[in-house]
Amino acid sequence: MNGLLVRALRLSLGGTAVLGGIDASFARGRVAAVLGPNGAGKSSLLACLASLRAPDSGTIMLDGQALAAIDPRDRARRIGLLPQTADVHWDVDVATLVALGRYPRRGRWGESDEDRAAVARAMAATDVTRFADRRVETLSGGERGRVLLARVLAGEPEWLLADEPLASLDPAHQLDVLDRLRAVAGEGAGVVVVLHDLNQAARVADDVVLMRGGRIVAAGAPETVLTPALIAQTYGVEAHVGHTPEGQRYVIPVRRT
Ligand SMILES: Nc1ncnc2c1ncn2[C@@H]1O[C@H](COP(=O)(O)OP(=O)(O)OP(=O)(O)O)[C@@H](O)[C@H]1O
Repeated sequence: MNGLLVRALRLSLGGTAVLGGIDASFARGRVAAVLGPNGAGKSSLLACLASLRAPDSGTIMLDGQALAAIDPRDRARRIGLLPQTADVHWDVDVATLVALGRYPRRGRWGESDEDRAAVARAMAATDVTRFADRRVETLSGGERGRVLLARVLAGEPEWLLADEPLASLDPAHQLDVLDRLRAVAGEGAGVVVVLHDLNQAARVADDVVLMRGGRIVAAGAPETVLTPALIAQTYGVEAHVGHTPEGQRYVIPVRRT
């Protein structure tokens, strides 16, 4: 079966159950937002989906094939991960770092015109072209975050897993990145994005997965999942949910329950 399918996934770290039996499915051409309080297990789930962590038990199937059995280079071509931290402990310029994201797709003869075009597109989409010659460590936190997103986009993965890609971004660049995620899904890739901002999730997601304590509380369309009752159950906050005149759902946390 096509898609990224997770069944009975369990993961313990340092003796603590971090994922307590996750069942979820993600589809190409859709944006899924994974939400939940700090420590819910969102990043751990993404790390398992990216094969960075091996679960204790359970299965992850990618288009009918066990993820763990896929050749690492093929996996790197198919799955791109934007990790949570925007740290780059490496003296490298922006263009070089972004081009590295293309590496899994490069043929044996080195960089092609198509590779260069994909890198240029990724840099334009994240508004970092003008930083091409800058050392990455001289960028601001938000600029660096955009460069790291460009690196993943340059690889044009079939699956884009992004862990809090809006962290440190100003509102204009947040909208750019959300539009980009939608465009990537529109081009046929599957997008799984961890977010903290419920409004941005409502804006971008086809599907929302709410997590708490290493388990899934609810999953489904934003209208069915981003409700005051489920938000209270997941985050322990009372929220006001409404719609803008344009019909966009908004969620304002009002107080702790
Ligand atoms: N190496 C480790 N040893 C012990 N516990 C760990 C380890 N790594 C993560 N954890 C714990 O696993 C739980 C899930 O962490 P994870 O990073 O997946 O949460 P998250 O939902 O992404 O949180 P946040 O919103 O804060 O980024 C947390 O309680 C965390 O403290």
